[in-house]
Amino acid sequence: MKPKAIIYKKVEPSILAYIQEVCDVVYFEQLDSSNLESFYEELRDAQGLFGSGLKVDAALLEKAPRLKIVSNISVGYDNLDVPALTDRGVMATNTPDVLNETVADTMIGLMLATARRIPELDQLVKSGKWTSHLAPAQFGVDMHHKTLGIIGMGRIGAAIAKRAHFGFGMNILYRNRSRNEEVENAYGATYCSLDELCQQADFICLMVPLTPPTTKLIGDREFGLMKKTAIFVNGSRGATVDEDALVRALQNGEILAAGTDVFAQEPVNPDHPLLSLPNMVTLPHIGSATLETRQAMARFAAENFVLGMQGKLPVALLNREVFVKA
Ligand SMILES: NC(=O)C1=CN([C@@H]2O[C@H](COP(=O)(O)OP(=O)(O)OC[C@H]3O[C@@H](n4cnc5c(N)ncnc54)[C@H](OP(=O)(O)O)[C@@H]3O)[C@@H](O)[C@H]2O)C=CC1
Ligand SMILES: O=CC(=O)O
Repeated sequence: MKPKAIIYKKVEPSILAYIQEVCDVVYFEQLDSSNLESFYEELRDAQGLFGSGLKVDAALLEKAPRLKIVSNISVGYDNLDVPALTDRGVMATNTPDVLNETVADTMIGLMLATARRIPELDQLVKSGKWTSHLAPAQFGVDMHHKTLGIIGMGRIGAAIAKRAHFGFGMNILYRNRSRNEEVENAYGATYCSLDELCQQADFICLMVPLTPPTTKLIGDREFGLMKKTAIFVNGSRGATVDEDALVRALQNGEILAAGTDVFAQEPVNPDHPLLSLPNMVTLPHIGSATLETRQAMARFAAENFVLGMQGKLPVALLNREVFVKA
């Protein structure tokens, strides 16, 4: 008999078939209030969970006593309580690296869109209000040869630094908890404190994972340190920024403009005050959302999942130490 797996996200037929080769699959294209009870019912004897975004914590694990693996189709895993999974001997996996270049492209696009006011000027043309030459008050600012500060110089941060250095001739500052000498050698990046980065950068890009120390990492104090001409973009998770403080910083002219791909609550409430600010550019969490990259992520997550279901070590195992020792 095959082990039972739950897929709780819409996947391509090839991914479904690949998982079905080794598992009996219960397939929910999405979870909502109409099917949550039956999902919980199925969890009771499920050995694998495959999807993204579901909060998997001790309370959910209580409902899933036979679980062996949770495979996240994302690199960020703030939805997973890894210590709780580890305590129960459940493997947790994610999809690092395959999305680095695509997310970096998105963040460069978001910086350019914000600096050059592309969404606003697109609207000007489409609404028929482009009636004369633009006034200087409608001009954007240059990105090339400016200073970019990257907070979270990891896999994606480094791919952003590569583009900024080679493509735009930017000077790179970065903040991590530990130095990354590879990016210093490859892209001339300079390690500095968070405060120095906020004070010196023209463009600031946030790319940290969401953890307790990074929750509201950027707030009133940090916006207050930034240049009045600074452009701030967030590609990490919405909760890494104090969104109320961002509204204040944009309204009070503490920074010039901001762009974000992520919100503390997603999908964002249409009444959210950030959405009505002219100097704010928004995206609906599409950092990795190209056909090619989403396919690569789903394939990687499925490979992790199948290995785990077969009792083997998945490639991207977040709690690897425990299972290697065991
Ligand atoms: N918008 C989107 O669609 C996407 C968003 N993401 C988000 O991007 C995040 C980063 O992904 P990825 O680059 O693969 O992750 P990495 O783990 O490779 O990089 C994260 C970096 O953040 C640094 N960091 C962690 N904690 C802190 C802290 N407290 N202060 C400063 N720096 C810190 C780490 O360095 P050190 O350990 O030295 O501090 C590390 O260099 C994901 O966790 C996810 O949330 C990812 C993909 C798509
Ligand atoms: O937000 C996306 C991810 O892969 O993390």
